[in-house]
Amino acid sequence: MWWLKNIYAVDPSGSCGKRDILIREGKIEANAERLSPEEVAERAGGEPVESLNGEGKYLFPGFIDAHTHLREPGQEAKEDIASGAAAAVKGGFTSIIAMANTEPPVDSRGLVEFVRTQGARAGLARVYPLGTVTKGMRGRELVEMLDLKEGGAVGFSDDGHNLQNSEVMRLALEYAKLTGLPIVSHSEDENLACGGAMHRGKAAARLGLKGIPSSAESIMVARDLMLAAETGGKIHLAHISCRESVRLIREAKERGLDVSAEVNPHHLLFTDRDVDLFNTSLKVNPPLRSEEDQEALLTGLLDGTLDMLATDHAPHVWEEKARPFAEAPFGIIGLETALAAVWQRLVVPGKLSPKRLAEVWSLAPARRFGLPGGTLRPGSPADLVLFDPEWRERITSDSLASKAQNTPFLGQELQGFPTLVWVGGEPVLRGRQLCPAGDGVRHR
Ligand SMILES: NC(=O)N[C@@H](CC(=O)O)C(=O)O
Ligand SMILES: [Zn+2]
Repeated sequence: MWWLKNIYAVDPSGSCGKRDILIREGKIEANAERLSPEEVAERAGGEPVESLNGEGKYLFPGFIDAHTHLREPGQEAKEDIASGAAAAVKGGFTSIIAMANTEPPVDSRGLVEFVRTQGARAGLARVYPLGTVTKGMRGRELVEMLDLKEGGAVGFSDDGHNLQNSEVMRLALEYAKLTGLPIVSHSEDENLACGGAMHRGKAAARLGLKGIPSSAESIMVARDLMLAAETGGKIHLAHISCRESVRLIREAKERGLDVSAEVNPHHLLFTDRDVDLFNTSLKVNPPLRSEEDQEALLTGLLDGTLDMLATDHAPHVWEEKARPFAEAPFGIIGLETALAAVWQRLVVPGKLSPKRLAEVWSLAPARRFGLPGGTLRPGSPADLVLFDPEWRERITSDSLASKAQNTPFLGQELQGFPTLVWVGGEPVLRGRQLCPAGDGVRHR
């Protein structure tokens, strides 16, 4: 049993403040303002008690990342499920949702089960697969949604590609209702975006790069919202990057649509003005947009238009990212740096409260995808993060557990990291060292 004493607990499903917390048999046993040694001994029932002074630290429910690309099966040189899950717990994520754009794409029950099994075998973060929407991600024929759900899929997405055929999207929303799971949309008009390497604006003109207009996203957001309204289907909009999309989602929510949306930390922390030709780790899709877009995204995240933060962790091998900017693949890794960077640049300056942080990165994804977590209530699973706001770390190719290095923070020092992470009551990160379960059966 663990006894966390006098720790600042941030409970997005309740209140925040100094607490004593007990962890026992995989669950939160108690959460109280103060516990006496007698009470603790009684609760332990003879079990040894590991006590920890939480002074100066925060306790969060484990962070849940709704958008990670783990690349297994098929592209294990970029990342595999074990390396991605290791990166996750180093960054404070106790659960991650794995995107389905692997090779082959996760379009069958067997592949959904494979991803889950590999996740369980790694014994680190809980790994929840998405299935694709269409067979082979070819955009034509729908997958067997109920079958994939039985295999453990928590939603459906052809992310990486937009569903260009509106009738296929309409049918997907209609059929997904039978499963109760959301369709995760990568909303992008591929004709408008075609050949672009960054946001269409002054910065792109200056660098001589072809731009991707904001309308490439917002046109498809508008379409997806119309189809969600028509079908009553459940939709989650991935990586929202521009002002117009935020406005459309706000309106849709006012009309009561079953819509949720995410924003990625890089869209809150960088703009197209940060892009330079020699830093392909800032090449991402959708692209980093203007300052006005960035402002609208933060406003949207604070007023609830945007429900959650998600990394869109997109690992690539160095050789691909070493190509000229126009030819390098899109994607930024985020699992190991996102929390520290958001903490430093948004929480410390007071733009985002610790409670809102836990709402948008733990509670909201748990609720939307029907996952355990997002709370510090007694009885809930002990997926927890002890966060040290003073811990500093330089991000280097050696420090990263991810196989990839395509992060704009490479070489930089960040402050604010998890120093102890539990999944199901078992520590998976201690100090800053990983401690996987080994037996691989823990989070089945
Ligand atoms: N976001 C990206 O820039 N890349 C993602 C695809 C995606 O999420 O659209 C990838 O799979 O590499
Ligand atoms: Zn995408």
